[in-house]
Amino acid sequence: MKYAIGVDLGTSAVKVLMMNQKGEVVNEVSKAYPLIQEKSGYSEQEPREWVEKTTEALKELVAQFDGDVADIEGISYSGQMHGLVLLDENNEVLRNAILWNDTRTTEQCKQIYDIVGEKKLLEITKNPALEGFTLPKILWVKQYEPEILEKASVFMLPKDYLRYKMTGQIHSEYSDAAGTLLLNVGEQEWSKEICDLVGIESSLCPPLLPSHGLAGTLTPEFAAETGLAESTKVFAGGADNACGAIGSGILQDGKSMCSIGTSGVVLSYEETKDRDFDGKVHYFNHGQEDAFYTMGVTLAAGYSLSWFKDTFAKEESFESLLEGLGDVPIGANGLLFTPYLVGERTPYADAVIRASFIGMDGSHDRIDFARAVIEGITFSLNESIEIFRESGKTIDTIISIGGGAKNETWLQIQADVFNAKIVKLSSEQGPAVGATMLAAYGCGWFGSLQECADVFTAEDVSYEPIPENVEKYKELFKLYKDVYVQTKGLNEGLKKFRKS
Ligand SMILES: Nc1ncnc2c1ncn2[C@@H]1O[C@H](COP(=O)(O)OP(=O)(O)O)[C@@H](O)[C@H]1O
Ligand SMILES: O=C(CO)[C@@H](O)[C@H](O)COP(=O)(O)O
Repeated sequence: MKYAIGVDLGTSAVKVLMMNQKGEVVNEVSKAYPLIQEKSGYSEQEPREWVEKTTEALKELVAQFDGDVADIEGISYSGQMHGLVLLDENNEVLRNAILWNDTRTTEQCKQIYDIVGEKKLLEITKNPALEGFTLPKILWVKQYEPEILEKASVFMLPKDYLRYKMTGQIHSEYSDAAGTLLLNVGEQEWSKEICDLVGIESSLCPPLLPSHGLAGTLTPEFAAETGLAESTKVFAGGADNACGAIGSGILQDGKSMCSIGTSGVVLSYEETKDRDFDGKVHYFNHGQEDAFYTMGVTLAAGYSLSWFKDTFAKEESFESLLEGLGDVPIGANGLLFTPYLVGERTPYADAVIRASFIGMDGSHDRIDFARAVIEGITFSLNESIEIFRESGKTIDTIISIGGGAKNETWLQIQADVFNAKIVKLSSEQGPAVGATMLAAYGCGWFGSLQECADVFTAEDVSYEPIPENVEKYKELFKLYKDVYVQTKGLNEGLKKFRKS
């Protein structure tokens, strides 16, 4: 029996997953790391920490494996998207990575529109200039830390840097490159035109592979440290949402997924590169060859719940925090939450907006707040679903993955708010499963990712929308949408009082 490993380099933790050729999970290990948030709007991590925690996790995975390590044939990756890692000419890290949920770059987004033009940017990259994407981060470093950009010889995305440390080879791949605003998404090549216009060297962009492309094998040092064989094949991998889609079997038109990790994503498969959403949702290359996906993003989805837990119930587990969630009536006894803890992306690209609890009452308990947080996150994701439906897409079944799919009541809330059937798979680790599938496909175990999905993914349970609940949520959703409108001006006024 042969084995493959998927490494999911998430925002809250790295998860390593081993599966066998029959698609059975053999073991999984997870190691957490923190966010560095020095100022309001800033979000960074140390790339060294990703490598250390992945090494520890793989070492543990191998130590617990009772087969022959030479049978672990392939490894691949799923990575948090957009994060900027800059390397000097000796391939040493020049500064902390600036992450996808860092919104310091509003000024640089405006510069991109002024220089490139909104229309051309959309034509080439299929996406608008958003604070979270990589190019605005490069321009921020150019403007505020010019001595660092001068020393940079290449930029990398988070999982690409990890792969480099494991193989000694520098690459990126299409699905993650799509989130940089430097890729010509339709042509699948770096856009020299955009590099020239914004004044960055195109040599900063790493060579590109397809997601299942072979990037190399493990370095002798990495193999020795983890106990893996040097001959283990390492495949490029994909953006976490592309991998989440692969791991959920979103490999054909008409399939949709909701992922609640640190961020929240509603994603839909696209067969072609030319559907027009006018930049309202992201349009990226899939990890499946020559395919695409569109998605809307809530910046602080699972993060809103983990912020709430860390602030008000630090010592407790999510299970204990959410005990009794299903006993609180729809609408959390009159409490509404908007999850704008770090600003928002879809449908409002707004770095200034912040979260609110509306309707606090002396009778509210902690569990009412927890229910309001969960409902607010779900309403926010529903705004992306609304965009898809308004564009003519039918969304009646959604695969739900990520940490948020661990709670049954939340899954029913998703069904009722989205007014769609929610399917939970046997593993909620969609991105890690997708990464493992890329290794399995890369190793030649299957003729296509779809054939692999038929073996590696299985439905566990499904949740149908309850008509009476759907009606109540429709009424609440209208109120929820009004909170953004009503609090936008207040947050602009409060901005100068934030941590800076
Ligand atoms: N038992 C649980 N019930 C509900 N939500 C949970 C539970 N465990 C974790 N979560 C949510 O899942 C999030 C982490 O999901 P995960 O997919 O691991 O994130 P990431 O890939 O961003 O690291 C947490 O922020 C938390 O909100
Ligand atoms: O910015 C995006 C997508 O555009 C995020 O979805 C990141 O890719 C981080 O994902 P998680 O850590 O929440 O899975």
